[in-house]
Amino acid sequence: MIEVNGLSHEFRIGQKGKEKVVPVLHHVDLHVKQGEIAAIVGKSGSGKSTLLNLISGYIKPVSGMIRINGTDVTSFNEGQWADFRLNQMGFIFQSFQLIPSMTAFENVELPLILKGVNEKERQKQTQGMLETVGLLEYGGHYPGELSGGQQQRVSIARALIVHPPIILADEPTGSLDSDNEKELLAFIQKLNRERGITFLIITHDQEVAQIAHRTIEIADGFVMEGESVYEVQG
Ligand SMILES: Nc1ncnc2c1ncn2[C@@H]1O[C@H](COP(=O)(O)OP(=O)(O)OP(=O)(O)O)[C@@H](O)[C@H]1O
Repeated sequence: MIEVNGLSHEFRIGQKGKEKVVPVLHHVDLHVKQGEIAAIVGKSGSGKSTLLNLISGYIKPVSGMIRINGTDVTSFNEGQWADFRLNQMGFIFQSFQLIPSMTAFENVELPLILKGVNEKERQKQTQGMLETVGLLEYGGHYPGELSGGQQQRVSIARALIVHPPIILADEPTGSLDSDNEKELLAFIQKLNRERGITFLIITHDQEVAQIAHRTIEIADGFVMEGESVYEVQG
């Protein structure tokens, strides 16, 4: 499902001619199976977000290959990436990344507008998705009028609305209290079990790592893939 081979990345900082090279990832190999929940752990600055940004096409690797759901995305241009993300990937962030000037309904509906879905169908699917995350009555609320847990549920609804086979999450529980965290983790497990969604989750949180089938550790830009407890279905 997510296959990364020999992936390396470095950042260049400072003025041209006097640039400093910051190597971040070294020949990373990573294989996440379809239907697996994988947690990426590692110290601050170890390269976790860089890896996620490479896998989602927001930055281009210096070298290496990335294949997602059977497609080699390594040399995708920005337009191809935008299209691929819209159809294949959902995102959940610590800070929710909702648009503050749009209601919960409008935030969830947005990917369908980008996909060109007609209004009647958008209305139906968005209502259905708000119901799935238990927020049907909150569709008219702006993000600032919702609790942290509710905002995270809106962001999950937005991620799910296009039925992506993969969800990438960067510290999804980082802003949640322990009740909301438990609820989110149970929901991730349910989505994984019932819809077969593959999750790649960056986390510092032991509770999150515990629901993962596999822990992938990054240290000094090198990746150590743990044993997976995931059994391929069927
Ligand atoms: N745009 C950038 N330009 C230069 N250096 C960068 C850039 N982004 C990240 N880095 C550097 O790359 C390294 C890895 O950063 P990254 O954000 O991937 O780490 P992380 O493991 O996600 O950290 P955290 O847990 O603190 O979020 C760090 O040394 C960071 O300073």
